[in-house]
Amino acid sequence: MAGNFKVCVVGGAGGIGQPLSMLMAMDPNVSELCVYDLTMAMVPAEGVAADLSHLNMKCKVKGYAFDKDDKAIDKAGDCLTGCHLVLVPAGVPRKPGQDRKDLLNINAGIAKNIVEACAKFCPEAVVGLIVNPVNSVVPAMCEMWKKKGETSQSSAFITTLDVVRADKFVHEMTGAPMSDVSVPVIGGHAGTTILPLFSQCQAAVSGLRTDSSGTQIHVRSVDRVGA
Ligand SMILES: NC(=O)C1=CN([C@@H]2O[C@H](COP(=O)(O)OP(=O)(O)OC[C@H]3O[C@@H](n4cnc5c(N)ncnc54)[C@H](O)[C@@H]3O)[C@@H](O)[C@H]2O)C=CC1
Ligand SMILES: O=C([O-])CC(=O)C(=O)O
Repeated sequence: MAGNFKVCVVGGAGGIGQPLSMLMAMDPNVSELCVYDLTMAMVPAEGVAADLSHLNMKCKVKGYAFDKDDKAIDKAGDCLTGCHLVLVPAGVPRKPGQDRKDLLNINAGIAKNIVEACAKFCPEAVVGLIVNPVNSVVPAMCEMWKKKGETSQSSAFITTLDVVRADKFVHEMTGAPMSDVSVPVIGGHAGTTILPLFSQCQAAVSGLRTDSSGTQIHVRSVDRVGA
């Protein structure tokens, strides 16, 4: 049975936020969606929300734009109150040559402001932090909640992307049907901490091999060459 969840996407007018907001608006379990961004965003949150509100789905969509200097904790009550899920891609993406960890100072500050507002207005909501570096932002926010004694708030790393990527790469390299490919990915979301467990995916085990130098080879193409 479809649910009636209220969801807020903070940074909802950005590169990740827009498609994420659309997915939320199309989800039959979501009855209310708030698209929250800054007034200075390249695309106005109200415009994104207006477009999504025309989807022929049950979801009611509303946009909220705040000034950069506004504290979420003072202003965001209307969109956060009653939320079951708050998704946070709000923040700065890396530029060429930057590492995700280079974004820590600026993005942790943005996340702090938002999660404080969540603790005030929707303490029962699950807060899904997408903003990088997630490896550090998520534990830092959890510590902050712990210190404040806010035990009901739960947060999650959003690194589904690593699972999706691993599945797609194995599918492309082995030709195994997508439905047979499911690679668990553990660790974190930095270049050196993303750890796909190919050994736990039968399609990868039978389709990929590693040669003596540690290079992954593709058994299908080797077979084809041999044939
Ligand atoms: N965890 C993951 O798998 C992934 C994480 N990311 C991270 O997501 C973040 C966003 O990436 P993009 O969408 O490409 O960037 P973007 O620049 O296109 O969008 C970010 C949005 O956040 C908004 N924003 C900034 N500060 C805000 C604040 N205080 N309150 C509300 N909104 C605010 C901006 O106005 C902008 O619309 C980056 O930190 C990026 O590294 C991106 C891809 C995957
Ligand atoms: O690479 C980035 O900066 C964004 C991200 O986390 C990803 O695409 O995996």
